[in-house]
Amino acid sequence: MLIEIENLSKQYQKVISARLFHKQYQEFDAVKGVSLNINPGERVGLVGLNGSGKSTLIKLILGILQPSQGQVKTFGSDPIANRQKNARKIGVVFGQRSQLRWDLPAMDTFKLNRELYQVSEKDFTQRVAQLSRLLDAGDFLLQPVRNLSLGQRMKAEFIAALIHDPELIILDEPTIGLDVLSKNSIVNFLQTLTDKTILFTSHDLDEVEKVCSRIVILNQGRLVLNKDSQELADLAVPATITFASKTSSYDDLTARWPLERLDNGDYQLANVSQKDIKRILSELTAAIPIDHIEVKSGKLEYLLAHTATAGVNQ
Ligand SMILES: Nc1ncnc2c1ncn2[C@@H]1O[C@H](COP(=O)(O)OP(=O)(O)OP(=O)(O)O)[C@@H](O)[C@H]1O
Repeated sequence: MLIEIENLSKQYQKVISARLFHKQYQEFDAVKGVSLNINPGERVGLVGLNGSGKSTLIKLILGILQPSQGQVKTFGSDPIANRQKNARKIGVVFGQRSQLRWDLPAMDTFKLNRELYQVSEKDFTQRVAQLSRLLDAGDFLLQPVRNLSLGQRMKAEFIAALIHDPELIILDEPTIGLDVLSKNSIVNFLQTLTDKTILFTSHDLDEVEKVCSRIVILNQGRLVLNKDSQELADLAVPATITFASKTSSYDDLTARWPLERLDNGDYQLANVSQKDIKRILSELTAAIPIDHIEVKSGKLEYLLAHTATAGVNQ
């Protein structure tokens, strides 16, 4: 077993009232009674809404946080006592935090990591070349990181995290804020890492389903679902189609489809049944010029509302 988690809880304190010199705190469970095992080579998606406890669980696995109750073992041992040793076998990408030096080219961070993890010159050169090719990242690695787009920066984050060829890859919302094309290119890249154990955290179930063979859902700190992703893929839940079409007018479009206009100018068609998706996509693409289009299943919301019937399979 590569990760063993048994009845794990983590409590934090939150401020419930604040006066000038006096604050009142209350404890709450960010992670509550979670049990989960991950085998070598498994690709597990850890999914949940904002604040459901995903990052806290990851920090417990990495040994950054001490559990309040229960036990976690990473590579068979206590992750806090073995944090340095485990770091050689783990690659981590945080969507909200960068490990790249802001004023330097990403290549300089790769070189720093080469020293840190004692990667040979030959392996380093080979891995940078291979990862750059898979991520289509060759042309911007010598630019200062501050000049990169978010999509380019995230690709560089992946190379920095994988330069020591880790066995376990932990991804905490690595696609947050990315556009559809950049997200797809990260998902395609992750699909090529077939010999790695992956723990992929996201609030986007559709994206995680494309990479992972098992899906774990957290809700308010509790593990509410643990299922094979094929079982979830077969679940027919109404979808939402979102697209951008700068050259079409809202009035023309709403005359044909019950669309909503989003704050960012995109159009959204909600509650599309699975059997109608193909037809509506071909109608839309044939009728109007589309800049980008995305189909989302709405499955996470459905599962969260139906976890009693979906069942917990730990
Ligand atoms: N250091 C902390 N002190 C107190 N509360 C915290 C701390 N870190 C996280 N929390 C709270 O714990 C809960 C779980 O947070 P966590 O970041 O683990 O969730 P998450 O699922 O990763 O959320 P997101 O998707 O928004 O990143 C939230 O209510 C958050 O406000």
